[in-house]
Amino acid sequence: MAEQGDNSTDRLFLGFDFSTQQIKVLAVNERLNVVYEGHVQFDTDLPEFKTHGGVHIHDDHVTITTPTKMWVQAFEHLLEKMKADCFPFKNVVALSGAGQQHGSVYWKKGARDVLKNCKPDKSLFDQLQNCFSVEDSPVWMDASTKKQCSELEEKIGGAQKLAEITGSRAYERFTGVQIMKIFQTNRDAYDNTERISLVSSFAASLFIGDYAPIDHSDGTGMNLLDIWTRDWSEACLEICGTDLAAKLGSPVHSTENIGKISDYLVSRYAFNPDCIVAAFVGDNPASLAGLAPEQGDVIVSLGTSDTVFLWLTKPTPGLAGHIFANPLNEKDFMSLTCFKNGSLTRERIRDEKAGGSWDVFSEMLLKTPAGNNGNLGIYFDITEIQPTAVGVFRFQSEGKPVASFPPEVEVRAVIEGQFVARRVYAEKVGCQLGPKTRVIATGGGSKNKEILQVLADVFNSPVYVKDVPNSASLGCALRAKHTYLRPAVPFSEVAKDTQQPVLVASPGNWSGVYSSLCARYEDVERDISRDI
Ligand SMILES: Nc1ncnc2c1ncn2[C@@H]1O[C@H](COP(=O)(O)OP(=O)(O)O)[C@@H](O)[C@H]1O
Ligand SMILES: O=C(CO)[C@@H](O)[C@H](O)COP(=O)(O)O
Repeated sequence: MAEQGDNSTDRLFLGFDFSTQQIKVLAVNERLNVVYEGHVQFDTDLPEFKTHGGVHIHDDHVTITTPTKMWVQAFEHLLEKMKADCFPFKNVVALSGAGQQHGSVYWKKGARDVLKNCKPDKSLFDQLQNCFSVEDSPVWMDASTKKQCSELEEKIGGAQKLAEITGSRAYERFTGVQIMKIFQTNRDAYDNTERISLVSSFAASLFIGDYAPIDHSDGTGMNLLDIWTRDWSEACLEICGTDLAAKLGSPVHSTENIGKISDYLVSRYAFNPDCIVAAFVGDNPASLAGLAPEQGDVIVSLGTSDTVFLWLTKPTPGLAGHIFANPLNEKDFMSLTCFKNGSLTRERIRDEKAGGSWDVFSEMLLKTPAGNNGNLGIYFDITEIQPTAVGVFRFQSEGKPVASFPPEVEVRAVIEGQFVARRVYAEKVGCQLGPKTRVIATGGGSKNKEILQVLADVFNSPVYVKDVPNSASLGCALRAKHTYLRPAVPFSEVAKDTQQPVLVASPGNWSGVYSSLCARYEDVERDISRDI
């Protein structure tokens, strides 16, 4: 345990992140020093579930799920690791967490009683064996609900109308259409479900030993919540299933205290019985909290997914990107664009061209110039969100398609192709890059300085990172402290002592090169989307 001059009576705040590939935890003390970090990696720590990148890709290549019980097993595995590290659970006065967005969990009728009455001498995994009416949770990578998206948009009065109500047009990974698919294709399971949770509220349920509410920030990733009233849209609920309001429960603001830690966890891990749990939120909203951006900052998260997001006060929902409820301020919003082909695609190219080493990958990246001598690559290993396209497309400088690139060219092409797309879509949703713009990078990919240099060059803006292992977990630990002190202390006051982001890459003189690459990318994208 990484102690930093703390004494054992210090009050601690815990933040968890149930993300695509792992569960991460981080503890901070009163002074916001990080005093503990840990994680459980699904593929390697729990190989019995046979996931790849935390998921199962089904034979149709569009259905993508995670075994729900694996998350329960991983949760216990992490708490056992913490116990083995002598983590002082008794000092934790508040905790919160985040989950990968959009994924859903289906609790079977009767599951609430089981959850509330778990016996401390047995594992949760054993006791929750029969609690799920759907064993495999659809996750954010799923793209199997094209038909349901069309139905939802048509019945509500069009894509723009849906965006005006819920902040987004219909997206395949959004929870409303995932629920509709289960309602239409697996009616017995739907009828046998008493509660539907998001990954975030599911995780919170494991902590409080009861069904936890969905928070506004993650709720706005469902195409079911009205972004203006922050309550369920009756019209959307009716289209997606029957009796859905009861199955979802009432949504709450992200700073809500949702109850105390369960007796089960108190008995089993010696948690402080007075430890409070703050509502769990989506992982991107949690990162927003962890990075506490200044006005105008653009956040680029390079996790399993790549996302670009910003704090917004006056949103104009449209057909590109999403508007979510802001997790920190009840009146504000955040905009977000998400790309499915992020780290796992970069990893594939690293494995194929750089012998599986990020260091070699970075050395290769430095061997080619900005702009890659006009070579442009688009790598959609799985169906991308924007555009809806799949496949690998390579073009040399005159625009001629080619089947392969030399290894160094391929390495730069994947990074430039991804970052050019991130910039094009950020600008489409109203992000204005100017001389004062700061890009704040986070997620696993932000550990790589050479990759961040390309990000600075493509966005023509300086890139900053915060020296914390995981901004979503940190955001949740800070949010936990905020809820604990509420209403006395505003979030900005709670977060002011966290480390400020530091400059890691300044843009070179490549703005002309990348402006024209962005224009070329848009042309090529139009062509490949037409082919679908
Ligand atoms: N040095 C590095 N350079 C580029 N990518 C990295 C590096 N280290 C880790 N990663 C990538 O980070 C990803 C995990 O990022 P993370 O933000 O933890 O994801 P998630 O929160 O979705 O689980 C891995 O898939 C890995 O490829
Ligand atoms: O779908 C989205 C956001 O809309 C994804 O960003 C998920 O929230 C997964 O997050 P990571 O595990 O990649 O952080």
